[in-house]
This record gives sequence, C-alpha cells and structure tokens, in this order.
Amino acid sequence: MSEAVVTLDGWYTLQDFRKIDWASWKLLSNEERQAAIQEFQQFLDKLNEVQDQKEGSHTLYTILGHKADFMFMVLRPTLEELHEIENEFNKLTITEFTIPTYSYLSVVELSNYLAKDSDEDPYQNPYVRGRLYPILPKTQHVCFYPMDKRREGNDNWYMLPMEERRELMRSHGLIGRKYAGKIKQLICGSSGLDDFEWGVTLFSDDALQFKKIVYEMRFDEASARYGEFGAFFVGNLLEDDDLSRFLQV
Ligand code: VOV
Repeated sequence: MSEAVVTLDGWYTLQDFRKIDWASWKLLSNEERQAAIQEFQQFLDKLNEVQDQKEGSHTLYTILGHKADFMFMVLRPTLEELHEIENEFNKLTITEFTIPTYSYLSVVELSNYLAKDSDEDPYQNPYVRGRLYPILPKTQHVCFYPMDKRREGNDNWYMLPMEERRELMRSHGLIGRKYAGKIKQLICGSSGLDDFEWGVTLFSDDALQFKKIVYEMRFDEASARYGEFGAFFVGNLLEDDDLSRFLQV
C-alpha cells in the first residue's frame, strides 16, 4: 500500500448555492420584502460578530449563469455549528424564496507533502493556523469547483509512491506561486464528506486569473494526468451594503 499523506485539518466549510424564485419574491409587498431583507441582514450581522472574534468566517457571492444566483459560504470549527447556521438560514423568510441548486461540505486542508521535518506542533504555528482557520478574503470574484485525483488504470494517484506524489505537488506549488498576489486558494478536503475529494475555492480581484491558472495547471502533470473536475461556479462579491440592491425588484 502506498503511504497516505498526513493532512492538517481546519474549519469545516459549507458552500450553499441557491437560485432566487424571483416570480414569488415579486409577489410580496414592498414592506414584506424590506422586512425579509432586514431579517437576512440581522442574521448576517450575527455571523459578522463571530467573524470579528475569529471564531469562524463566511461570505456571500452572486453566481453567474443558471447554476445558481448566489453562494453562501460558511466556515466553523464543528459540523454542529455549521448545521445550526444552515438550519437558521433555512428558516429565514428570504430563504422561502430560494431554491437550493448545489451544496458542498468539506474541511480546510493542508497536506504535509512539502512540510519540513520539525518537532513543532504545526497546529500551534501561527502561519499554519492562519491557513487552517482563515478569515475569507473579500475579493471581487470567486471561483469554486470540486475535484478528484484520478484512479484509472496506470493513472492512479493513490497507487503512486509518496516521493512521486511529493514531486508532482512541488511542481503544482511552483505554478501556484506564480499567482501570488493575484489569487488566494482555499483547498478543502472532502473525502468521506461530499461527492468529490476536494473543494477548490479561488479568490481574486481579477476574474481572468481564474482562467489563466486553471488553464496553466491543466498542463502540469498533477492536473493533466490526475485531475478530474466537477462543475465550476464563478461569481462576484455580494457585500452586506449591496444586499438590498441585489434583492430589489
Ligand atoms: C493559487 C495558487 C496555488 C498554490 C500556491 C498552490 C499550492 C499548493 C501546495 C503547495 C499544495 C501541497 C501542500 C498543501 O498545501 O496541501 C497544494 C495542494 C493542493 N492543491 Fe494547490 N495551489 C494553488 C492553486 C490550486 C488550484 C488552482 C487547484 C486546482 C487544480 C486545477 O488544476 O485546477 C489546486 C488543487 C490542489 C489540491 C487538490 C491539493 C491537495 C492535493 C493532495 O493530493 O493532497 N491548487 N497546492
């Protein structure tokens, strides 16, 4: 058996994709709509307090195309806390006017492929903690997609010796580093949690960088030979101040 890589695991992550049922939303009176928006805002204010305490993080992005109208993304230390938020969100008035289209459950992950040998407890390292328990960046754009590593015939990632996988991840990391300052990546492991093995969330102020990095990585062996991808979701930041405008009819 090949050696499994050791992972460091951080906050659990739920990405909830919804369409808005505009036809029903339009049937409400102005007052009813305003009350629903205000209730949604109060819910987000509570989440903002948790984020200010650095006990979790969340973000909202509008999504382009027919796959969804927005993505609500939440990070929390436990599945119980994550579910509590999902449950509360589901009971908001605004949510009665949404249609769930996709969701993804995962946990923020760092692997030790490229870690240096050390006696230090990585969970106490401030840099590692910042990666495992991140406050999500408020970039203008987001790109989310789930992915697997292939297990087919001679192209089986899980049968490769550790040293070979390490080399492939080193090359992957070198490409990634070219996008420093342009893209922030959040890699979440989801084996046993959802339908794919990882959820990849990229944040950038320049949406074109998503196309550039994904295309460039397709030529790198870790992706070219072993990457398999699910649906892509791309969107724009929906700040609290823009909520009313977004829901205006
Ligand atoms: C934005 C830049 C960027 C950078 C700097 C970067 C670097 C790194 C490093 C150094 C490492 C290994 C250590 C760790 O941190 O785990 C990883 C790990 C990983 N990556 Fe990555 N990645 C990036 C970006 C980046 C992208 C765009 C993708 C999607 C691939 C594509 O073709 O669409 C991706 C995927 C992954 C995955 C699925 C893993 C886990 C693989 C596993 O088998 O465990 N990643 N990644």
